[in-house]
Amino acid sequence: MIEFREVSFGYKRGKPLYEGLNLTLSPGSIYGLLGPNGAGKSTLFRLLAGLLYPKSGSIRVGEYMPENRQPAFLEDLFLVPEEFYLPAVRIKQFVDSNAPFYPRFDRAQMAAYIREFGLTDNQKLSELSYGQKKKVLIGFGLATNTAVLLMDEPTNGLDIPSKSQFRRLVAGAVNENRTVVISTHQVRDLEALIDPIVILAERSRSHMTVALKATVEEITARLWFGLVSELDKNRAILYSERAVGGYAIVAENPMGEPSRLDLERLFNTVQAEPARIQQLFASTSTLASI
Ligand SMILES: Nc1ncnc2c1ncn2[C@@H]1O[C@H](COP(=O)(O)OP(=O)(O)OP(=O)(O)O)[C@@H](O)[C@H]1O
Repeated sequence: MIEFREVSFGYKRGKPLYEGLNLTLSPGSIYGLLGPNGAGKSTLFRLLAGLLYPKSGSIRVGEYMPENRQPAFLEDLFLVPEEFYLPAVRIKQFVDSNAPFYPRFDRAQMAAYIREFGLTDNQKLSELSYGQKKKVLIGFGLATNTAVLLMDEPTNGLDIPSKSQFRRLVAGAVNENRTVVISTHQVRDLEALIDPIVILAERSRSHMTVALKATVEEITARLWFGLVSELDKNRAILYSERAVGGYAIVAENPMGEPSRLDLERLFNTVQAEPARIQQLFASTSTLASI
């Protein structure tokens, strides 16, 4: 279980990024972390990995506090960062030198990922493209079998076939003991993979908050996504945009009408109406206390 309790953090004095942030994440799921540029997704990952410390409040990952950076904690969490540096060594050497830090690292699993991504052990990391390097890191992260796997914008730089490969590999590497959190702007790439969805939005001009944390089922129970020819004033429409033949809307769903979640429109709705979204989801059991 991952728990942020009343966490405050800011890089600069007097300019908080988070204030009193609460968020609980349970094992067995692939969470999607969405938020506008600068919302603090990478910062949240760095706090979770113990690379930054909260100014106040507490963060717990299982029985550990990341800021203590205990070896038993560090060997059970892996972060695939958005920007990274890899040494000029062959893939095999990279695996040989880093795998020992992760007791559950599975070499056969890593070898299968390398093969699947069309790479070979003998290739030098410095001679790979950005997307190929990213594949090595993603494969390594999956093969660590850590209890917590954080991936910051993992599909950036991946070509189209690799994105579906990525979805398949991640889906195959999650189990009831593992918590995977993926931050992304590429919602179309990951629509079929991430559930629950966590969305950060600006609460007031001063800081960011978790405006939504809900499963896809909870979202479609409360919101209706669809196309209408006209904007009906009797319907509680939270978001609309022009589309071929009318409007694509996101509306409140008091009758629980079925519809298909559109993550991009959900994201826009949450940014436009964070307070209403918080109210609408206030009764879900998985609500992030805000
Ligand atoms: N090392 C740093 N020093 C000072 N401010 C920083 C630092 N890193 C990030 N910030 C600021 O903190 C805020 C959150 O940054 P962060 O990178 O966590 O956002 P993000 O949600 O990951 O953004 P993006 O979607 O653009 O990747 C931004 O306003 C950013 O300018």
